Amino acid sequence: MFIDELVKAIKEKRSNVVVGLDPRIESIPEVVKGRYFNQYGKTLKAVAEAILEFNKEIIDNVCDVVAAVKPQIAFYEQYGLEGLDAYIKTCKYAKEKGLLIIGDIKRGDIGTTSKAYANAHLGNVDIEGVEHETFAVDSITVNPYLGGDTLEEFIEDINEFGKGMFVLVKTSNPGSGQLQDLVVEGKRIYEVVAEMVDNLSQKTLGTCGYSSVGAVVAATYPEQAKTLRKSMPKSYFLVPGYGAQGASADDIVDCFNEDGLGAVINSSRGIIFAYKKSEKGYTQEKYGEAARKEALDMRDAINKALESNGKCYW
Ligand SMILES: O=c1ccn([C@@H]2O[C@H](COP(=O)(O)O)[C@@H](O)[C@H]2O)c(=O)[nH]1
Repeated sequence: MFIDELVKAIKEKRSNVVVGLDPRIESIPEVVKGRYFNQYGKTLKAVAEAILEFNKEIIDNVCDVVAAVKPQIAFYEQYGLEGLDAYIKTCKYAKEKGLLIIGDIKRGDIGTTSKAYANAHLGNVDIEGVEHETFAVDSITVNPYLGGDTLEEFIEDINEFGKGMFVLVKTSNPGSGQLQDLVVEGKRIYEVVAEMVDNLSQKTLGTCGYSSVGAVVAATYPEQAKTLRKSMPKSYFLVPGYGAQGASADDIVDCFNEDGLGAVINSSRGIIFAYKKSEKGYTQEKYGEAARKEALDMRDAINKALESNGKCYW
């Protein structure tokens, strides 16, 4: 089951870090993309090849330091089929390196359409009795805007294929409060979504005691995260907003339960493009080493903050 594998990876690696694989071609080092532009011109194929090479180097450098990777599908999808091919190959490579994969796809639609999303990203597609895996990652992010019935559609595949999902509860962007913080019948919308997640979490408990239905709860809103931690005690939090969006290790402590578990913290740009921090002595030629160093620093900063608050598991 996804959640048991995630907690196992966290404990083995002593790391609550997730690295976001959000390749932006403008930030991929010239030493990588230049070769593909020379070979294929400024084409979708060149970009897809550059992304894949870049991701593999990042994965090689962080695979023993992070609990999971989180490719954001938008950065691949924008390059059409070539981009999606790079997404699939990236996920396959990460899997070979023993990493769990959280596909940041933020899907959600009416029930039957959600089921198609679930087939694509968690389970299998059935072609007249012949089953095929298409994207098949370990866990995904989903959008709850269409209601609880649409979330239920993912549960079947979560249970059948041992997968997981993280439901958007409180997002990291500056405008997240516009809808999520509205008060309806005495409750914030994000609190209502948290209740939905908590109900679903009971149906998907792993042997570790946590559920394969988790929540996206942002590091940029630590006060709300503290309340939400109590509303969804069995759900793991996927926490974006660390690093490039301004949150620090102190901001994520309340995302964790007293047992020192309960959250994984994502950083994308801050890790994969760390080579740009030349003041730290990083270079574009050694962008993988720079990512590793930043991932290690992030892991240690989080562990230290948890330890200072009596919440470190190890
Ligand atoms: O509330 C949310 C939900 C998802 N994200 C995603 O996380 C990463 C953050 O990237 P950084 O470079 O570390 O800022 C990105 O894929 C977002 O789409 C989020 O930021 N906030």
